[in-house]
Amino acid sequence: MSQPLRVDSEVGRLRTVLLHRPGDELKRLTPRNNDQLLFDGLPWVDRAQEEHDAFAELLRSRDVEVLLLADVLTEALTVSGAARVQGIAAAVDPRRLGHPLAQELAAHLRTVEPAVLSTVLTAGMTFDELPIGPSGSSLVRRMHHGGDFVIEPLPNLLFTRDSSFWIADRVAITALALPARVREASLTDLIYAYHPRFRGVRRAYESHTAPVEGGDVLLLSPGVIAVGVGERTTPAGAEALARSVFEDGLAHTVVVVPIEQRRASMHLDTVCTMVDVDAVVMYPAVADTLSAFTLRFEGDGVTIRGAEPFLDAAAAAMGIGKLRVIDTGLDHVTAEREQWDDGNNTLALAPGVVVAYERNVETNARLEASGIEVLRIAGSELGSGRGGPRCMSCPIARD
Ligand SMILES: NC(=O)NCCC[C@H](N)C(=O)O
Repeated sequence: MSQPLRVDSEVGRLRTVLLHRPGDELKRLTPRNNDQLLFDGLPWVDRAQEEHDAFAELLRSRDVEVLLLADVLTEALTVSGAARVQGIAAAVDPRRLGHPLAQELAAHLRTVEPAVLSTVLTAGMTFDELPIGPSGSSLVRRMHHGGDFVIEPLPNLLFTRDSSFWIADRVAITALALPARVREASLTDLIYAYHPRFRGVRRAYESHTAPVEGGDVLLLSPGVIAVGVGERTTPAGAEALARSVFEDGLAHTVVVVPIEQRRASMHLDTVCTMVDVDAVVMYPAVADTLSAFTLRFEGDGVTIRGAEPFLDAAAAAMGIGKLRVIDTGLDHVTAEREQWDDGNNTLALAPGVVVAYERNVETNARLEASGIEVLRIAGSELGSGRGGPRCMSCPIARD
């Protein structure tokens, strides 16, 4: 029997994970669009795929079942006509394309093979690639450049952490904050709705009332969640998520952590991830200044405490005396460089065993000196989207 699908912590032994092998969507990046598409450079795609294959292989070698997003998406599109309709509706935008072209394109996409549709939904489509003949009736088509996107590509699908996350036995489809990523959630939504593997899985945070991204959500311990609020997750998103998990009995405490609204710290998991049941790797520049509001569900209502130092609030919520903190670097320049290169963004495979980018030499050495086993992966190309092993993984089953 396969492992039940549920995740109660950051560090319980990882059994099943959702990754996305970077594909043609990365080939869409140019110096003209990379900022808007949230990449800091233009990755060498073949090498990024090799790096990602090695990451997936490392996980498999540790007995982790790896689900690849393109595979499960294609399977969902194969078994369900409703999935195809949903995916197409989210991708084909009549406001941008005008009704004649949108209708023609949607009708065409309903006829293509699931694998082809899966590629279009992830890699997007340009006007030059429109399969339907030159349309005299679409002004939009005539006025666009051939290289413009009819359907925007989704290069950040690579970061599966952000577009869905699990709390206990439920999955939350997130509400992504930035235009370049909003449509990602339509794909995770249809995968979890229609793929047979996820039949019967219930949802958390169904209201989607305000932005919440998975990189901001840390399952500190069963029933205790930390939520970063900054460039992506908003105060309203954190509050709505907290009330929703309280109502559903998925957590009793939510620690809400304001983080700086800038690219280097776009999510809480860019400055802090858990490496053991009582230990975090953390950017030293924020370790002493991060604060937190603690929301508790007392049965008849929600209380809010704070703000107080994050490390104290987290330890108190977890019911432990102290969280061990491992720094990203000795001196502030190394720490800043390694934080930027996702040194803090580790993926735990078990308590005290993490996957980390090899380039963060100092951070990895400090983790090992603290007794953490570090499994190194290359990330020179993967990292150009500013995300590390945690960002690139959505755990679906942990012990
Ligand atoms: N959890 C994470 O920090 N994910 C990394 C997301 C990187 C992506 N390029 C973004 O800007 O959203």
